[in-house]
Amino acid sequence: MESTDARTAPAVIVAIDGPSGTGKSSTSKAVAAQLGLSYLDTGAQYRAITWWMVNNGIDVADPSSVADAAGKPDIVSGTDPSAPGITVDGTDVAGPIRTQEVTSKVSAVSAVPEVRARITELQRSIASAAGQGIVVEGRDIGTTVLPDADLKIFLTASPEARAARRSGELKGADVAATREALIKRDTADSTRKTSPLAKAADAVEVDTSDLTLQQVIECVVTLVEEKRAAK
Ligand SMILES: Nc1ncnc2c1ncn2[C@@H]1O[C@H](COP(=O)(O)OP(=O)(O)O)[C@@H](O)[C@H]1O
Ligand SMILES: Nc1ccn([C@@H]2O[C@H](COP(=O)(O)OP(=O)(O)O)[C@@H](O)[C@H]2O)c(=O)n1
Repeated sequence: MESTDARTAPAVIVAIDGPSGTGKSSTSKAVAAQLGLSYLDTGAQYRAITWWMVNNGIDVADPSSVADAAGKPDIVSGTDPSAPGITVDGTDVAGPIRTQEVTSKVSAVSAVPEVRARITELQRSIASAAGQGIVVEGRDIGTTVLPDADLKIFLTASPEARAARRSGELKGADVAATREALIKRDTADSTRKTSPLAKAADAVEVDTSDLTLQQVIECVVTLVEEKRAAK
């Protein structure tokens, strides 16, 4: 299908949610780039606030300490899908937010309601400022952050497929250990009280276990084109 001209197409808001390793980031970036939309990685924002907590000696196991500090860091997210970038108090943290330490602590920080309120507000203001529209990826975008999104996608994949993808990225990390860590984080994210990882009732579920990344991208691009055509 011919892509609609990004300059004349109506703005479209796309929410892509799902657990770790289902392909949210790769798919969202590619779809946004292909359709001339902005892109927001909300997981990077939760990682950035976690990085700040760790760097500032906040005990992330103590929700009240995390809540008290939640308003302090200034997080700025880039929205260009080819070079998103993220800074905290002016420092580029794109690399440091991907460490094992941040990954193991992010679920505890992101479960704190004050953290979610702060980051959700930031996400809504970024989405409303995106002129051509935006692809926003995360865990609660379709359910809580942007419940009126034009299109909601919920990506899934088997734990085996997700662990194999992630351990490939981590240069051959043990697949079994990666699988256990993923399942632990999914469980924490799905069972927290505030805005858990969940599929919105009106989301389209796509199981990516046996699809190539290119197939997933094509599927989502087609769904966005259909929504745009109907606007
Ligand atoms: N359908 C797919 N098939 C194979 N590998 C994939 C697929 N989708 C994503 N990947 C790879 O899996 C890894 C995790 O994808 P990513 O987009 O970061 O997932 P998420 O954002 O959901 O955690 C990346 O290395 C990516 O290239
Ligand atoms: N909308 C979101 C996005 C991420 N998160 C939290 O941020 C963590 C990191 O998200 P991520 O998208 O970078 O995770 P990966 O895809 O790298 O596994 C998740 O495990 C959640 O704890 C969240 O709570 N809500």
